[in-house]
Amino acid sequence: MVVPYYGSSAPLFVCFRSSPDTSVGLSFGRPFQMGLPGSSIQTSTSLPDGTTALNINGQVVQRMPLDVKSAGLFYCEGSDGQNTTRVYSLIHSYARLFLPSDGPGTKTINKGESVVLSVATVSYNGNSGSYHRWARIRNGASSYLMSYDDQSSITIAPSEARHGDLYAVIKRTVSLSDNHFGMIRLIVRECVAGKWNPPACDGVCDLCYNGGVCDDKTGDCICPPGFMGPNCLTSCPSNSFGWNCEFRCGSSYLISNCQQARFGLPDPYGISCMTGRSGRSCSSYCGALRFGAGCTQTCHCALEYRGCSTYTGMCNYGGCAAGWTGTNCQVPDVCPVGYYGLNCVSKCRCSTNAACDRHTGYCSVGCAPGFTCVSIQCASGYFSDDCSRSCHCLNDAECDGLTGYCGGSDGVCASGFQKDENNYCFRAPVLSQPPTVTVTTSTASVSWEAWGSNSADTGDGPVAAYRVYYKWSSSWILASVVPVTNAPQVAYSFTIQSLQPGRMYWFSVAAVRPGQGGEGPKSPSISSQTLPLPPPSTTTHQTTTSVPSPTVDRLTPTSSTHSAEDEPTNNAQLSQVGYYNGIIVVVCVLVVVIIILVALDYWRFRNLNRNLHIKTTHAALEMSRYAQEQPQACYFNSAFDNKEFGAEHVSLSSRNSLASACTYEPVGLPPWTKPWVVPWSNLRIRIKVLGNGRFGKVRLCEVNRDATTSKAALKQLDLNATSADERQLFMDQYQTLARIRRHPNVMSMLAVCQHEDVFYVALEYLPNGDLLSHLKGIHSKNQSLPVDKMVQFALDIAKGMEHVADAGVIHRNLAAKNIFLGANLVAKVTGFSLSRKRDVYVEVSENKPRSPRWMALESLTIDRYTTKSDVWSFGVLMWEMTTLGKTPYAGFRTDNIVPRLKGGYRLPRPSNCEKEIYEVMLQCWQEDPKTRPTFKQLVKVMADRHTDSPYMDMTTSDA
Ligand SMILES: Nc1ncnc2c1ncn2[C@@H]1O[C@H](COP(=O)(O)OP(=O)(O)OP(=O)(O)O)[C@@H](O)[C@H]1O
Repeated sequence: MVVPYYGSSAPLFVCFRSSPDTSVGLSFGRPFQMGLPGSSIQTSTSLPDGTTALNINGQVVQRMPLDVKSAGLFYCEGSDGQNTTRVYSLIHSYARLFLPSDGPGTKTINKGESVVLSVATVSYNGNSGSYHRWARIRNGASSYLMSYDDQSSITIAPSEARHGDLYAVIKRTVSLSDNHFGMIRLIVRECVAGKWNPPACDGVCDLCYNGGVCDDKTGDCICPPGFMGPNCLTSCPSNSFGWNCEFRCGSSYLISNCQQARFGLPDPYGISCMTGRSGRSCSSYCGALRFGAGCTQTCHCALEYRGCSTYTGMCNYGGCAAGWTGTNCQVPDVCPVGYYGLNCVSKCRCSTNAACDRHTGYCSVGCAPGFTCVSIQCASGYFSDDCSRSCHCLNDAECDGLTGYCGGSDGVCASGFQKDENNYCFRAPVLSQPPTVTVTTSTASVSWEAWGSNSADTGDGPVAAYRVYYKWSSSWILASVVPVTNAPQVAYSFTIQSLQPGRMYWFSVAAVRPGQGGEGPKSPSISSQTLPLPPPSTTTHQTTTSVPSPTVDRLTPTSSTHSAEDEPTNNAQLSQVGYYNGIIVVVCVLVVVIIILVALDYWRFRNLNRNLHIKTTHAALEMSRYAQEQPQACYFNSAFDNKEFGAEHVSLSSRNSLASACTYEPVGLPPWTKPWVVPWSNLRIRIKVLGNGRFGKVRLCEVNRDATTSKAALKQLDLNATSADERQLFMDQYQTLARIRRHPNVMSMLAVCQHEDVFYVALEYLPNGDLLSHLKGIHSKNQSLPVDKMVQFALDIAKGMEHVADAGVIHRNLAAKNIFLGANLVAKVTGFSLSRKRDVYVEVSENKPRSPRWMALESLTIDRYTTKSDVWSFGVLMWEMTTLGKTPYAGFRTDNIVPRLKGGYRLPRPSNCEKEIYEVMLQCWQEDPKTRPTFKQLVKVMADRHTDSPYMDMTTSDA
């Protein structure tokens, strides 16, 4: 890739080695001599004198002199010894009087097409271009095309168009030996549009989106700078480019500004601007409804007046215009003839060039001669040549007839199935039968039938290998991986060596399909004891008849098979009995321990409620002293009826004792607790444990405040048993909650109290648990969440978060698990343990607490958190709701999330999710935080949707 500059700075020529060719050797030069003998332009084919080669950040940079010698056509060539790729760049002299009028200097056409070449006149030193004369430089030989004299725009007929021709425009009064000419390089694909593989040109190109060009030699797409992927469907993060968007522009990078650089890519792509820019110097912005490299692409948005991102083509607001789908609305509802699938990137070759089925690729008219295609219409739910394979798509949607891809459910698999690298939804293959085993003293020959031989075998092939396991204790050992060759066998075997004589072994085999998660469960196991060593012949009391006569012992599975997880022992039956006895003893001991623990726990909490009478503890003495010295430390002063409430705890009547009941030293309560402090006697702790939190059990309790009694969830922190850091963490989140103050959609704090070195926080009791469990509960009952209910939840949460944001708090952990449901399933935001009171928070801690699957891109990459990063998490939370509690990016390892997000990937639209709702999610996942909606806007959107507004308008976006 070449990025040249010209003008006031020395031309800079950078060649980036994009993956996978990061280690190819590079060479630079000019393809042919440009100037004529005696001209001011050097006639050599090497780089101009005075060029310096620099190695900056591993990239080779050629700095050419700021001189007319540096004008012309240059190349950079990468070679690994076998394959060579060349990219070209044009560098115009600063003295040029003409420049290409509509781009940075190349024109690509298909075989059989004509092309229009245009130049604009520019001035230099008071001279301006006029009296045009066109010259064609073919393989270094120039000829003047005088019939085009004085034309700024010429049309080259197909018969004249030759790949690699360089057209130069000079002022008639000067010649090519001067440096005043402008240049355009012509690139002619060797096949007609959409085809590759010259000269036959019988290959169908991959469908290239967003301005990508099909390579006529390979059929692959060459993507414009700013897009990547096999079909150029993925937009790069802003200001990045390269095969995998791996290079960036910016002040600390080699290229300081992507928007003014010109990028050369291999032919037939040529030279272009970065996406979002156009013009010969790549400094013009795209006009309305245009985007992409050179602004050649058209936006297809429902709200046309809102336009789309000039970089990505994604609609600024609202969804796609009718007839278009895809992340940036470039995928047509009706695929071009010859393509099918979700993004129309699968190919079909039907006879008479007919279109095939959008989802399955089925050619109703049969296949084109010489091509295979989906020519059988499988019954719904099946695919493959003989319709023998099942689709496994969500809601039994249609799948691709060749690959099984769930096109009808946007790629979403049925529950219990996972995707392989071809996006086929599969369950790992299961061998239903145990292997058979033949043993000697030290070997075991394990044999099994191929997966699928038995009708009880389940799961999905193809099986690529079998893994043979054995064990003599509880852990399985992998003995071998037996690959399945091109000609699969009906049965397999493997001999395990070096076994111990006379030892009981268990054997099992697992079938493995290619890719991650492809290994099926182990088959039922079979046990077999290796033969004992024959007694030494010198032993006098040995009798040959006492030794089993055969040297091998063949076992039948029926007599000794086990589930693969059966626990073996070292020896035979007797020791197994001992083993099971052992288990029984261990279980009994465990049961007794559990009973004792439960009893202790019960006893402790009964005492907790009673032992306030006993004022002899150190803490109690401390407390009394503190109360005398600082009676004002008890912040609570409202009346309470200790007979009706708290009678179980203690009888208190004096102010001092009231004070002492609610305030304990030496730790003391921080000032922020002041409005919430209640005396200990105002809490009635119930035995019922609501759940287990990070700091211990959360118990049901009743709080008496202001003459009202409320149910509460009581969280507690043992101040002596926790570290300073943990105490801080616990306190911080409730201090944050105190700061946020009450809102119907934020879990409220009812009271705090300290008693016997335990700090208690009573929270509003929310009887319906957390939202994640609620969603999973719906899923487990095979029910669905009505859209209105989902929108109601989203509205509640958005309102709560609007309030949180208004209080200046960044939540940092917004997820369904941190939403609790009150009476009537009102959703309330909670889980403020990571929250911060700042406009922008940059995490500096080494041990960052993280939920990466919910985090915004900038939080993941530069640890930056804002309310807009909470908005991203809100989008993920909406996705959790529409999937009924699925784990986001479940198919990715955590460390793969960032690269995928950077590459433009976003959680897919769940099949049952309305387009408008998904659009809201996509808005929340905009890479640029400024373009994400605010919570205020989200409240409006949800409220509108809730009252059945016809579409979700997300009016203005703030900065
Ligand atoms: N307000 C409440 N109403 C009812 N049950 C609750 C409430 N708060 C907590 N619980 C129960 O206690 C369990 C643990 O609570 P929670 O998840 O808040 O603890 P945690 O892990 O300490 O959270 P955090 O670190 O966010 O404070 C919950 O799963 C739930 O069952």
